[in-house]
Parts: sequence; C-alpha cells; structure tokens
Amino acid sequence: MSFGKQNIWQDVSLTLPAGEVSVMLGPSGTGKTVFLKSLIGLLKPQRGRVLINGVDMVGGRERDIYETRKLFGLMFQDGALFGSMTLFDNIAFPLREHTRKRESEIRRVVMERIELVGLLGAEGKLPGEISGGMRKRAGLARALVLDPQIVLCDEPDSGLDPVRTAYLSQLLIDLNARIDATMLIVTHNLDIAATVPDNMGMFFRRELVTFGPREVLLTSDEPVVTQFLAGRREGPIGMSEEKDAATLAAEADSAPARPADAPRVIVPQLEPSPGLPPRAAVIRRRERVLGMLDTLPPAARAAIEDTYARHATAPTVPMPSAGGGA
Ligand SMILES: Nc1ncnc2c1ncn2[C@@H]1O[C@H](COP(=O)(O)OP(=O)(O)OP(=O)(O)O)[C@@H](O)[C@H]1O
Repeated sequence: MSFGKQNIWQDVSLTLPAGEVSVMLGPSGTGKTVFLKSLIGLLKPQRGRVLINGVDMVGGRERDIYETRKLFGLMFQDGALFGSMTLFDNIAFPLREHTRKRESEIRRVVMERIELVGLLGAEGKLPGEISGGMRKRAGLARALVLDPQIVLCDEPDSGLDPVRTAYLSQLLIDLNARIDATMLIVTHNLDIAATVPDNMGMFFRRELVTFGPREVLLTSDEPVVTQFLAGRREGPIGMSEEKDAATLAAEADSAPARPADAPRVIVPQLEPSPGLPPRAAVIRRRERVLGMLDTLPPAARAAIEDTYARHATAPTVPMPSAGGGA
C-alpha cells in the first residue's frame, strides 16, 4: 500500500477468525487506519486482495463492493456523528439511508441499540451536549444498526479516562457475545489489548510483525512488541516511528540490565457480563487454537495450554455492566 512514493506497508497477509475479536496494535503512523479502510474498499492497495465472503474489496466490481460494505459496522475515532442531529437521528441515519424500513421499525431498532450501549435517555441530545465517551458509544450504536457481521473500531478508547475505557472494553466483549460478529479493533490502549481480544496483531516497519492468538503477542520476545506493551522509550520504536542503528546501539550500551526473562503474566480475558449468553467465539477459538498449537512458539503454547487447563474452573472477571453516563 503506497501513497505516491510513500510506502505504508506491504506483504500484509492474515485471516480474521470469524466471529472472534481481534486487536491491531502499532506505533502511530504505521498504517492501521489505512488497513481498516482497505478492508472496506475505501482505499485500494496497489497489489493484493481483501476477500470478504468471496468478494475482493480491492479489485472486485464496484457494485459487489458496495453491497459487501453493508456487512460492516464502522466506528471511527471521533464517533463521526453529525453535529446538528440528535443521537437518535444520528443512529437512525444508516437505516434511513440504506433500508426502506418504516419509522416505527426504525424506532424499535434504534432504541434497542441505544439501550445496548447504555445511552437510554440521551437519545434526544445533540453530540455537542454529551461527553466524549457517550459520543463514542453513540458511534458504536450507529455502527450496529444494520446488524453488521463485521465490526471495525478505530481507536474507540481515544480520549477516554481509564474507567470509561474499562466500561468500553466490557461493552465490546458483551457486544461480541450478543451479535457474534467478527470484530477488529485498532487501539493504543494496553488494557484493551490485554483483556479484550482473542487475537492480536501489530504493524511496524511497513509490515505486519505478527498476527495470531493473543497469547503469541503477549508472550512475544520481539523487541518491538515488548517495548510497545511496556510503553518504554528504549527499543526499536522511536519518536518518529523508527530509530536508526547508531541510536539503538548507544541505547543498548547505556541501558541498565533488565531482569532476565521475568515471567510474563497474561491477564485473563474479559467474559461477557452476567446474564448474557457465552460467546460462541470462545468454543470456535479453542478448537482453532488447539489445532495450531504445534506451529506456535513455546511460550505461547505454554500460555494457551495453561489457559485452557484452568478454563473450566476459572472465575469470570467481574466487571460492572456497561451503563451510566460516560
Ligand atoms: N488518503 C491518504 N493520502 C495520503 N497519505 C495518507 C492517506 N491516508 C493516510 N495516509 C498516510 O499513511 C500513513 C499511515 O496513516 P494511518 O492513519 O493509517 O496511521 P495509523 O497507524 O492509524 O496512525 P495512528 O495510530 O496515529 O492513528 C500516514 O503517514 C498518513 O499520512
């Protein structure tokens, strides 16, 4: 994928596991948003394919691409709401644009989604009258009105405080339990990364460094991954994305010795709130991941075996249900 002479990334190859939640990490400017836009055919890489239900979103017929786009729910960074419309009208917008549903049916769907994201009572407000967290949840509600099979969220946490981010994490997992959609979340938030996804990937140096079960990235020894997860200055990621070899060497000389291979603790993944159905993705993922164990690095394998050995008895991670006025 390039813009003029600027190469953003290349050789990106992955399959998003159906119905599972995946998170994409990577320093700023590595092309994560460009990647999301490529998935829906809004940006077209010079080479390669993006197959969604057999339709190539890069080289396919525009008509097919247009139809396939309806499978997606998109939540962009700022919620991308129309400032002059109430939350209700904002959330109803895709239904009015893309369907011939009657107003009474639109009202039913919109109110259901508003309840899902914990915004009941705020439907008559304008985007400017509510907090950033509420705007994000409204953006999520709007992404859900057309019953998407694939949900793409671009930095849903940006600008949220840690508590709101925790609510949002729970909301994303609850959503997956309810609608069983394939979800891809781009985030810089390490708490979301640690607790939400089934799978994780990372962009760096114009490529996809890794993509696979969460345990692979969370136990990875790749310097770029460990630096990112620890939020350290020392490492290959610099202020303008990449450090040169001389800076790295100087850093290595002056760096205090780090404790040798301190065991990495993998935080348990969030479970749906009480009262919700279990996530269908969990069962599918278990089979898929156990089937690929032999291909994974030893640390990831051990972590996965450990997770599944404890899973039957593991307590759920208690989180309050998403609600309240973020
Ligand atoms: N339509 C476009 N035309 C030209 N350049 C673009 C376009 N869209 C994105 N870029 C460039 O592509 C690069 C990657 O941008 P992108 O927004 O995908 O990064 P990102 O990884 O999502 O960053 P961040 O984490 O900061 O949001 C940037 O250098 C950006 O300027």
